[in-house]
Amino acid sequence: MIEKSQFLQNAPLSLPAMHTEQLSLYYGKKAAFTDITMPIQAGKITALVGPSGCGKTSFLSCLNRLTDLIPHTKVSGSIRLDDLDILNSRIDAIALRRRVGTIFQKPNPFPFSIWKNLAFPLQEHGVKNREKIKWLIETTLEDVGLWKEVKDRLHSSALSLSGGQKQRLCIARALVLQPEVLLFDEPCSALDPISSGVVEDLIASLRGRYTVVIVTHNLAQARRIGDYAALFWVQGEVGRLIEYGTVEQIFTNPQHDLTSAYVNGIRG
Ligand SMILES: Nc1ncnc2c1ncn2[C@@H]1O[C@H](COP(=O)(O)OP(=O)(O)OP(=O)(O)O)[C@@H](O)[C@H]1O
Repeated sequence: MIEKSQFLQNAPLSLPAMHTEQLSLYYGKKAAFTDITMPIQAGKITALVGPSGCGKTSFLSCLNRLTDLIPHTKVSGSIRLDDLDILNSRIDAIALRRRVGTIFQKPNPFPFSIWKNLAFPLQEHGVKNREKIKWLIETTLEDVGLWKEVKDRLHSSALSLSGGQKQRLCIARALVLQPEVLLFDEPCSALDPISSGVVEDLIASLRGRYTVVIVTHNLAQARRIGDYAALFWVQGEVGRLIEYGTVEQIFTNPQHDLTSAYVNGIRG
């Protein structure tokens, strides 16, 4: 029997912060965004907001080098995960993505059983101890509030779950690998309002246990769950960071006219 204390000993003692410096991303010759210097605070939720096409998803993709998988992309500047320079070509991108997981807009469970959706990534990352796998799967399903709903159908297809349950399973699939940073790309936008509320509460509950970055079009959501917010905007056909601050400051005391117009629904 693996005790929870044993498991927690494996958890990171402190959460990492991230920091981008003069970060730019090009798709071929076209810049998605340029010169973004921004902190991502450890253990906090940072919300990226802004109108369509301003580079939020592209920025998120850089943070665990998913951009490596897109042909003809060029990333310049630097990204630090604590002291680690993650753009260094010697960094193992697969190992990085275990530390920095992504949850996408559309819930995309594997076409396997609920159990195998969580066992598979563990096995792929070399976890072989069956008792540990069982323990991790059960506690992670509890963590995302799915255990009671699925404990009697663990070997049914994950595709039989509702949209909200699928998204919580995808969050579990990221969490089961014990990451430190979680990147959410509009995780609620494909869900009905009730499922969206459940997933939003789940993300809020991750504060203090993970470093979280979330892209959202829902300003009310950014305000409810974010600790920090960053407004991106297209200027001269290129995404730019307009303003970064605490959620309180961005929404109640914006320093930039565009931020004020955006959070008040006048522009964007
Ligand atoms: N794989 C790609 N290849 C070429 N251009 C891309 C690619 N992905 C995004 N872009 C372009 O990069 C720019 C930024 O797109 P991105 O999806 O990052 O913006 P966004 O702010 O996340 O938009 P949305 O809110 O609509 O999702 C856009 O001009 C987009 O067309």
